[in-house]
Amino acid sequence: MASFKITGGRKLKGELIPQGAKNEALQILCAVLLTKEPVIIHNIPNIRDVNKLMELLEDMGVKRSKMGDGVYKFEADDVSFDYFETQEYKDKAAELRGSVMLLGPMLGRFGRGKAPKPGGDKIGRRPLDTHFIGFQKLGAEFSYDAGDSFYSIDGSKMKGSYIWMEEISVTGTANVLMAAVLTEGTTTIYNAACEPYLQQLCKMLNSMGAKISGVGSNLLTIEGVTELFGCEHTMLPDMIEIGSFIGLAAMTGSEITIKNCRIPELGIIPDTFRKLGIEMEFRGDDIHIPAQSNYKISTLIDGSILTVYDAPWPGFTPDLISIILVTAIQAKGTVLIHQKMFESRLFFTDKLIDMGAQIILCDPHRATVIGLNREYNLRGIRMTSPDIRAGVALLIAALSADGTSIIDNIEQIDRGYQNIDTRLNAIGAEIVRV
Ligand SMILES: CC(=O)N[C@H]1[C@@H](OP(=O)(O)OP(=O)(O)OC[C@H]2O[C@@H](n3ccc(=O)[nH]c3=O)[C@H](O)[C@@H]2O)O[C@H](CO)[C@@H](O)[C@@H]1O
Ligand SMILES: C=C(OP(=O)(O)O)C(=O)O
Repeated sequence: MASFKITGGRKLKGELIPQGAKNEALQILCAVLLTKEPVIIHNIPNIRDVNKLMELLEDMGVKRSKMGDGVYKFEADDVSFDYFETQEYKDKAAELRGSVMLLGPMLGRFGRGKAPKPGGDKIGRRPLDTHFIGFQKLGAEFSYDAGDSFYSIDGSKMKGSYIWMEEISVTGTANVLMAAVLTEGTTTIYNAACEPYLQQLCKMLNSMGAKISGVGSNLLTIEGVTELFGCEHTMLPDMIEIGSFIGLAAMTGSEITIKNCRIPELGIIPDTFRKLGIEMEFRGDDIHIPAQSNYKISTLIDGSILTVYDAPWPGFTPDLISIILVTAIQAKGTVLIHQKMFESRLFFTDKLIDMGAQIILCDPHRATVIGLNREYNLRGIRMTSPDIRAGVALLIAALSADGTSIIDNIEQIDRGYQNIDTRLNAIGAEIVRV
């Protein structure tokens, strides 16, 4: 288990370039299985989860060649189905959440699919029912081996159908969509998730020859086609990383410019940080955050306390709730943070309280942050990163704190943030990987 040793209190200054989006990459990489032709993907982040998924693809016979920095060509012309029965596949695929999205393409192209219960953050129950009910509505038959935590699906009799998704699930929508594009007939997915990750996936699939309409809405209509072709796709910058950098700049009182943000794709993320009083300027496609000595949380029009809560897109993404929470610690004022989707994602606040933050954890979903307005600083402590976003929230807290902090289990952070220590050190942070 690796750790970060952080010397807090340094002001950062400079430019940060966001990596390609982790959660988009996981969908897009699964989609390469849908064609035997070459697919070229640009802006692939060099992070643990994505590297593991690329390894898995290679293990199952997908040819991968590096064409440049973050650019790879994939060719799934000879996929080995035997591999899906191996213990190695079960173990490797169980390490990341994104592996579950291999099922949709397998069903669409080969009429059958197998996958273990996926990994990912332990942030509460993470049901997969939406995925399997969606496949069943297409006519697939599914069985679950509880002893082995292994799903097997027979999709040989799939036909386009009307699917009302039980939940607005990001990976669930991607999975059913990828099965439907190569399924005969018309499939309608209502109550679909429409995060930018999914919009990007739809654009990629359409460029491969799929017929998807309603992209960006919660109603997708898919006319099944018999074959998909090669394409070239570029990943969006990671909106969660961009949000994390905005929070980092505010908490550490630093002047940071985040380059090439694709601002129109960020939805309400910038405005949500502005509600905490954080100033930012859009300079072309860059976001400039000036060094701010103070920032004041706004209230609602009637003067009542601001609430920041997560919701499926175009609402505020749950993956930035931990970052908003930590950023509020040094603001002036009070905010109620409501993490509606996941029930175990706010427990890391006990570490922030140990550092000196004024936070009341009301229940597993809600925390009230009473901003310190920089009247005193957090103090460095030793802590463990429980999940990817809490890990980065703790890193931001540690960078703003007096003294030294140690964050253990940084593998969680490495799942989704590319060389975060090196990139932040380049603009003045002091983080040592130990
Ligand atoms: C690899 C990947 O892409 N992971 C993302 C994906 O996970 P993932 O696709 O696994 O998450 P889902 O969108 O399925 O659901 C997230 C959670 O919210 C709950 N839920 C969802 C919709 C709803 O209307 N009501 C509700 O309660 C679900 O039960 C689940 O616990 O989307 C999540 C929600 O944006 C993000 O946090 C994850 O980073
Ligand atoms: C929860 C997350 O990831 P995963 O779904 O891969 O666990 C995340 O990216 O914040």
